[in-house]
Amino acid sequence: MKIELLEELREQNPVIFNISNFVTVQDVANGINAIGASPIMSEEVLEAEEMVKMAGAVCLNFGAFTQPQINQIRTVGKLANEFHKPLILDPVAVGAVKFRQETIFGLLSDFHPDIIRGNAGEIAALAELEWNAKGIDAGDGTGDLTEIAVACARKWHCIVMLSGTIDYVTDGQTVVRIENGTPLFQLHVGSGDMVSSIVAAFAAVSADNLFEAAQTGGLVFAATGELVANHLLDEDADHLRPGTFAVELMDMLHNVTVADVEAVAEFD
Ligand SMILES: Nc1ncnc2c1ncn2[C@@H]1O[C@H](COP(=O)(O)OP(=O)(O)O)[C@@H](O)[C@H]1O
Ligand SMILES: Cc1ncsc1CCOP(=O)(O)O
Ligand SMILES: [Mg+2]
Repeated sequence: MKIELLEELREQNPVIFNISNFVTVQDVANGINAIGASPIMSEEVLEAEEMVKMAGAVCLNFGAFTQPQINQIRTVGKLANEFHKPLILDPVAVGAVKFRQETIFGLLSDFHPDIIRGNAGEIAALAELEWNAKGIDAGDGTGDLTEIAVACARKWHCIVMLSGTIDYVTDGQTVVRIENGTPLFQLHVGSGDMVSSIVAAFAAVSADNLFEAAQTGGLVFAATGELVANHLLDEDADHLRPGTFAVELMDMLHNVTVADVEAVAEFD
């Protein structure tokens, strides 16, 4: 794990091109900005090539796409591969909605993601393993999460981050478990979308080691949330405050240091 990538990210301030969703676009843009990268969003296929060329990494989020957008997403994915830009995929609700499943499986034959980040329901669906996904949430199942993450990585020949209480990051051979985080993340819609785009920001400054980028991005985000939650629960242990959490998470993404992350980091 190379937590110092956080400093490289802030020095380089890479452009991160996102196909986002209308629900969480502001969180994603501000999360990327706060951590020290530079977000740009677009829904226009005619500017896809310029966008991909200027970007250090590309994040495709499937939160709320429409039929006409699929062509743009396909074009962006192919361009990212062509120009060797790290491509991160967030397959929102792919385990819960058939249309998404058909669309995403189709697109995966047109381009190759370098990193897939999703919750258990999403990663199990892409691995074609049994799980009861629930809307945008992980849902429930009895499968082994390590095995599900590894199966997905092997099936799509990429790095997978299966997030949740524990984040499992794997290249299909080695599995790193990140134990940081807070249940408050689940009370803020957009936490998953933010971590996917922040992983993309780390990928932009670690293109030669995307496994490390995914681990570090996941750890920095989870540890930052944990630091915020610790501070909020110190103030009032009896009340969870998801609104305050979201605001303070943005502040802390901007201010968190390598030493802060190191002080709480728990992974193996
Ligand atoms: N119960 C939890 N405890 C600690 N961290 C969590 C918990 N649930 C989610 N997270 C963290 O929240 C972030 C978003 O993950 P997740 O909730 O799985 O994504 P999504 O919003 O796409 O379902 C990740 O950084 C993950 O580590
Ligand atoms: C509520 C909702 N509906 C479509 S996309 C979306 C946001 C999903 O965000 P996340 O996966 O980060 O919780
Ligand atoms: Mg999600």
